[in-house]
Amino acid sequence: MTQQNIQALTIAGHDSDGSAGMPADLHAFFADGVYGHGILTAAVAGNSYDITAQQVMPPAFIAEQFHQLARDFTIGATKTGMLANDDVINVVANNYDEQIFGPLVVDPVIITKHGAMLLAQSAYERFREQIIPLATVITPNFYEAEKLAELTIANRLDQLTAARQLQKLGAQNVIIKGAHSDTNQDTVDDLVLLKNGDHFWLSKPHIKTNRLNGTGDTFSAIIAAELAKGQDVANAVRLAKNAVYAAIAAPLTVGHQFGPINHWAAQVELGKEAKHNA
Ligand SMILES: Nc1ncnc2c1ncn2[C@@H]1O[C@H](COP(=O)(O)OP(=O)(O)O)[C@@H](O)[C@H]1O
Ligand SMILES: Cc1ncc(COP(=O)(O)OP(=O)(O)O)c(N)n1
Repeated sequence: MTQQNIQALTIAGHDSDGSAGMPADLHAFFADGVYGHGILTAAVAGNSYDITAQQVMPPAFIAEQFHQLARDFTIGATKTGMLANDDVINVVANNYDEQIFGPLVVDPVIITKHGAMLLAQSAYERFREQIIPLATVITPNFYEAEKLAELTIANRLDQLTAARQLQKLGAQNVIIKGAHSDTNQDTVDDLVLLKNGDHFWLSKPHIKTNRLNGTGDTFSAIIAAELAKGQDVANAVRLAKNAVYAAIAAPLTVGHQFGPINHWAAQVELGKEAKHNA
């Protein structure tokens, strides 16, 4: 029997420590039963303590990766991660085509948990103009939402106002993740604003741990994987939230400081959900 091979694509940077960026996206695609392709935008040198160096890929090389994938594969959905600077944003915006690469989940990677800046501040405007309008779903954390919406977020109402602002900039569905709002919080409340204007909150207990590297990447990659399978946005986000929670709750002892999350635990959770929904 031939298996139906659903495919998704990540356009992202490689992180040498394996916890975040493209490695996390590909782990997440695998955990969700989707075959993963990757267009490399950049690479960072780092470990669980720090990121010490970055290299951005030449735009022509990024364009060539798009051309080669487009010639061969049937891709159901795509996500973006580290886009680094104006040149990368430009080449991604010029080469992404929804007809070929499916709906786009934009994870606006700006700063890592170690404090490394992965998007130049000078590129925020181009990101707003060229990337946000392509987004079927955008998944900023608090910090990223504040920067892109140019607002301060102090409470749930501000979170909703920022989400509406991102919709005005052209993103269809907006999720503003709540993990950074208050480190003493009991729950992590993510806001989901759908394209029809409805909104709801997804809430889970706040887990106190440093082993959170790759949460945002994994969350957005699972949303993309689920869209590739034909799932609607609201269900894709619910599944991603549950899977990331399971991956944080079962920590791995890899690295000494900002460790990775556990994609095997995410895989088990996604398997349970798939069985339940079958
Ligand atoms: N400490 C935590 N406890 C529970 N859930 C968390 C925690 N940190 C992040 N999450 C969840 O992980 C997902 C990714 O969010 P987040 O870590 O904010 O992304 P980013 O890596 O972009 O900052 C969200 O659903 C968020 O609610
Ligand atoms: C290449 C690369 N891309 C993204 C990240 C993100 O880092 P971090 O914020 O720590 O992780 P997420 O939880 O947002 O996935 C990275 N470190 N490297």
